[in-house]
Amino acid sequence: MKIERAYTIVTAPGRNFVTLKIVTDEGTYGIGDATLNGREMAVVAYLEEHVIPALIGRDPQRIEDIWHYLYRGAYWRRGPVTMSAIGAVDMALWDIKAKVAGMPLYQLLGGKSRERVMVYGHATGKDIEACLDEVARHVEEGYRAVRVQAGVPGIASIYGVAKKPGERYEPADAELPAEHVWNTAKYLNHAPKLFAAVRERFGDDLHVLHDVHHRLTPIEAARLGKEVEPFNLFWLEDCVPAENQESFGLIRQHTTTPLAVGEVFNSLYDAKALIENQWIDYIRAPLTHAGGITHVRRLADLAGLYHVRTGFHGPTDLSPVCLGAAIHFDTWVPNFGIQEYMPHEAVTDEVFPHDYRFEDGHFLVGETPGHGVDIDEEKARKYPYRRASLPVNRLEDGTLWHW
Ligand SMILES: O=C(O)[C@H](O)[C@@H](O)[C@H](O)[C@H](O)CO
Ligand SMILES: [Mg+2]
Repeated sequence: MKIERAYTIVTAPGRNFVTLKIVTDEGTYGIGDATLNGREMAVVAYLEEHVIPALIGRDPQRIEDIWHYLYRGAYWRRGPVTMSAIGAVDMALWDIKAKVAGMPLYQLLGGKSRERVMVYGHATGKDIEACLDEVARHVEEGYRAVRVQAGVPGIASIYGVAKKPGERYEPADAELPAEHVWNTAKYLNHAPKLFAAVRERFGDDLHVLHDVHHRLTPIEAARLGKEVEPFNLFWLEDCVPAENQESFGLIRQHTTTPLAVGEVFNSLYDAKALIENQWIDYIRAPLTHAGGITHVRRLADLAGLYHVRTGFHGPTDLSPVCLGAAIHFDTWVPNFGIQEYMPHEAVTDEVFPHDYRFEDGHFLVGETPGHGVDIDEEKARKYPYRRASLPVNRLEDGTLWHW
């Protein structure tokens, strides 16, 4: 079997997505998600110019060899663009291998470790009351776990809050980066009130998660983690920028609040110290951005040695292709934690037909050979790409901060 053709499909049903399609000389094809929010065309260029020409003629079954050819062979290793390109190739090759084997991807990985995959939804609101109403909607829909994000008095536009109740939160909302203003003191004084209100109204059993989105210093994160211990969060996510992995060691000394990190990671090496020192509880690096199944499987195995569980990033800026492959991975991986789920728009699901099902707060994996997601290229052509950038964030004195 040989790779005969490979090409990228850029489409924007609801938002920009990049899909890689690899076609073999026997007609079997596989697809991978190559979407990197706000940098989509960088990944397209990397794939079209530097990856696809080198794939033609290769045996698509040699997944491991191709992975190392693209990783070690690049010389310039790692980084989100490179690893998203590798991730898309890897996802497509596993899709092909599973189709050729005539089995759903989870079987090829090692079979089911669970019947269904618990997810967390996104409850957001311009204030605490509005957020609580969204939590109530999720509870009614059967969610066992909900991430809560609310506006903070005195902060004009804050991360994670949809413009209208029930709307999806899409941060890449302008052609060039929108400028947000941040105030840590106001946020730190307000956040614990949100969790207290959730526990007051919904009790102790609901899993409550929160995303700090990289904005605190380690000691500020330690303060927040300690203050919210009475609310037993499922996790506090991205509480500090994680380039300096040792920061999490300082936070860990002060609090038992579980810590999650990794959606901006693109290789195992970004998390090695975090995991080996047991400074975190959940690792979030998604299949697309962290080099695909071949690499993330190794990351999950390392994490498993240190009681760290998976908690894949799963916003609408990863396509149903990545979500579909993640659900197979989540169904197999022994140290599964939770799967993020922000429902895609109906128009997105039309372009990306899939066999995974959401039911009663969980995903049920499909039985179609492969990862169970396809792309309707004719429909995809109806939604042209338009540049969309993630915001930047400044402190009130103008300092460029972490968005
Ligand atoms: O936890 C999450 O889902 C993430 O933090 C997102 O909200 C990111 O901001 C987005 O994926 C960037 O493109
Ligand atoms: Mg996040």
